[in-house]
Amino acid sequence: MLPCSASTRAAVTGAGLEPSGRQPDGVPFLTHPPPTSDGGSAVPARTPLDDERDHLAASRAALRAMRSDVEALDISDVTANWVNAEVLASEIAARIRSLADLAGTPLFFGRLDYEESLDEDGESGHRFYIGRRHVHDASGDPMVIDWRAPVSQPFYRASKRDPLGVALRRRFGYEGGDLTAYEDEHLTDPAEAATGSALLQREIERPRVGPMRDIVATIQPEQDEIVRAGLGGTVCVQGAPGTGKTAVGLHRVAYLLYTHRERLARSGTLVIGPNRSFLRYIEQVLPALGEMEVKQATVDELVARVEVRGADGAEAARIKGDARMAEVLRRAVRSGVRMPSEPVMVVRGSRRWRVPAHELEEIVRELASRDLRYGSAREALPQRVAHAVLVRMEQAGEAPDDRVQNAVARTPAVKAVVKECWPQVDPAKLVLRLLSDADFLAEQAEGILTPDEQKAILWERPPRSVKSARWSPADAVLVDEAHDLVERTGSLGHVVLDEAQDLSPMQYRAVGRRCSTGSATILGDIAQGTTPWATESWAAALAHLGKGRAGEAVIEELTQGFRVPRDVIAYASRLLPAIAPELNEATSIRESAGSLAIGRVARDDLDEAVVLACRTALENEGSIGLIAADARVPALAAALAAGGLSHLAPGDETSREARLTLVPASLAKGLEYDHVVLDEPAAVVSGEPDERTGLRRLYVALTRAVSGLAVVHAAPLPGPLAD
Ligand SMILES: Nc1ncnc2c1ncn2[C@@H]1O[C@H](COP(=O)(O)OP(=O)(O)OP(=O)(O)O)[C@@H](O)[C@H]1O
Repeated sequence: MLPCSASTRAAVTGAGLEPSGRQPDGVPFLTHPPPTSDGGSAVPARTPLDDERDHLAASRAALRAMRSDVEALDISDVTANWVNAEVLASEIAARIRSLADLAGTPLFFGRLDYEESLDEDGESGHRFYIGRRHVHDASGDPMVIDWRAPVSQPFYRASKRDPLGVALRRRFGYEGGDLTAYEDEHLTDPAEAATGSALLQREIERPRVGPMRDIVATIQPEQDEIVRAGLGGTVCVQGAPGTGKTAVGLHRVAYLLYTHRERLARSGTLVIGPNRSFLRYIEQVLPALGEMEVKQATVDELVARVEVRGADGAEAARIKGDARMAEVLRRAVRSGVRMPSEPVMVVRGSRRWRVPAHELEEIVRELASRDLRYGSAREALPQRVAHAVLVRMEQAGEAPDDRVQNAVARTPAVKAVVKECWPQVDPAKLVLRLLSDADFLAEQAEGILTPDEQKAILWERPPRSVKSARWSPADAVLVDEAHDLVERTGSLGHVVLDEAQDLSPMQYRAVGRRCSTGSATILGDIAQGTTPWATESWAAALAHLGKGRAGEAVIEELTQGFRVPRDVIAYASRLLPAIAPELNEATSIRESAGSLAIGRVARDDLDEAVVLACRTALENEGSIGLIAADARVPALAAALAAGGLSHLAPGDETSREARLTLVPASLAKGLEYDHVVLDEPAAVVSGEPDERTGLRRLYVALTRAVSGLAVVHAAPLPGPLAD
């Protein structure tokens, strides 16, 4: 049972109520069937749940009224021109959309009764209903409070030890849009025994189908602290598989948008995930929380300034992703800066103005010494030279103004100085040269990369042009860095980076410059790092992100596992000493220990046995994930087809009809399935460039299961699992 500091008890008695749930520890939660339309002859006595349903109906009516009010707005008189009218109309349309009542979810999922103003019956005190959005009645009084409002916070944080003024916390169970149960905790009642929440337990245990859902009704205190952390600082979350990192990151964005709506509307927010199928899996969470405007991208998409058609070997990718490359690029970008060899002579009318070479040199040196982007310095140079000319004009008794300075800056003579001393840099061409021209690379990487490292990143056959080059993902990050050295990358207000452990230092820098004036939420698990350059420490990752200064970021840990059942996580955790010895085994707060089956078959029977395991898994409710080494996927796809089982690809939405997904191990990260069939663990390990990475990939695959895991293998199990 989920540890819960407050006690839980079913507080309702009366006709018509059915104790329909009995959790394994015996805690009942009370349910009431939804009202039927045909009525029936025996009218049951009213129950507290009936009152709650009335409040739900009244809240729905109030929301409809709020929507009608907006729909009825006539803007024809208030807008001065058509542009304003269009902007206002689109804002109104968005507002109307946001006021839609989602039939499948109730408007509220909880209630708080504050202590001070409770009346004698404890029934009608200072009471707030907590829901996904704010709803008010005709006189403006709140009927439902947005879960992100400060007044809602005690719903997530109050405990018996610290009730935060809350006398009663009520959680509602619901089916579709109907309230079907409730569960009370009397936080200030010393007689009430401490126990767990059966509704929360039911939510965690429910079979998974379809995309990821929000957890707004059941956010836990340790998660809530992260969700509501201020916008000013960066939060980095280490958490074992299934501890809710992704869920927390997404709810944090929703919270920040609510709390700093205008600021973030201007600066923007972004969620970064490991691949498109993961992003498809999570894409409905924020819209369900009423947030439609958050962008999502992979790191590769962020830096897509060149077309990626190639791939690096592990060693080349590791070097290209190393933070030392930033210095190599910095030098390379500035390598074309030259000191002027001649004075500049500007002709205006009948007069000639001369600035000597040594003075030009002083200007160039001064610009080079400043912390300016290369492009900004290049723009400043002609103005500085023109200024030197203007000083001379003034000394000669003229009174030139700004227009004269601009005109001088545009003269061919000054332009020639700029061309000679501060040539234009095309970032992609520069990186192309760096990776093609051994002498140029040697010059820029002198004292930074060893000769062997330089050799490892040079292209064997240099491409002719930026277009024809077979850029790798790591090359694209280099081009992005070079681009930023020339021209500052715009910063967003907040960035959420999920599965952050896999990024190279150069990728962290690419993400960091996109939130250089904003903040970030960094989510990950060191044990799930499956790139050869995966980070070993969050402090190092934060430093690469540019958030490593004292007080700029906090590192938090999530410890309660909501996904993986006890027996399965214990099995997967056997790998921890080999893959992340400093991390503790994850805990599981799921009631069921989960089913774990491990079967060995002859090599020739493997595919058939896997298909059979999928068939068996399909006898259960919920989604099924068949996870296999990438190289095994085509054979298994054929075996499934031969066995008459259709399957989906990761990111395709599962439904009650299509529940089996064939998942290459490389795409399993972040996803979850009720039942996982894992094909040949040894192949998952050997599919990676080194053993530790392979075992980490296996750890990811083993921790995708919500209810059960079946491992089918022909080869011996990898080391720690064989014991
Ligand atoms: N407070 C909660 N209440 C109910 N369900 C929760 C809660 N927190 C997390 N979950 C559920 O647990 C599952 C795992 O969550 P999530 O995917 O966010 O974990 P994660 O830490 O990102 O996992 P991984 O490391 O594998 O990427 C999801 O189904 C999520 O909805």
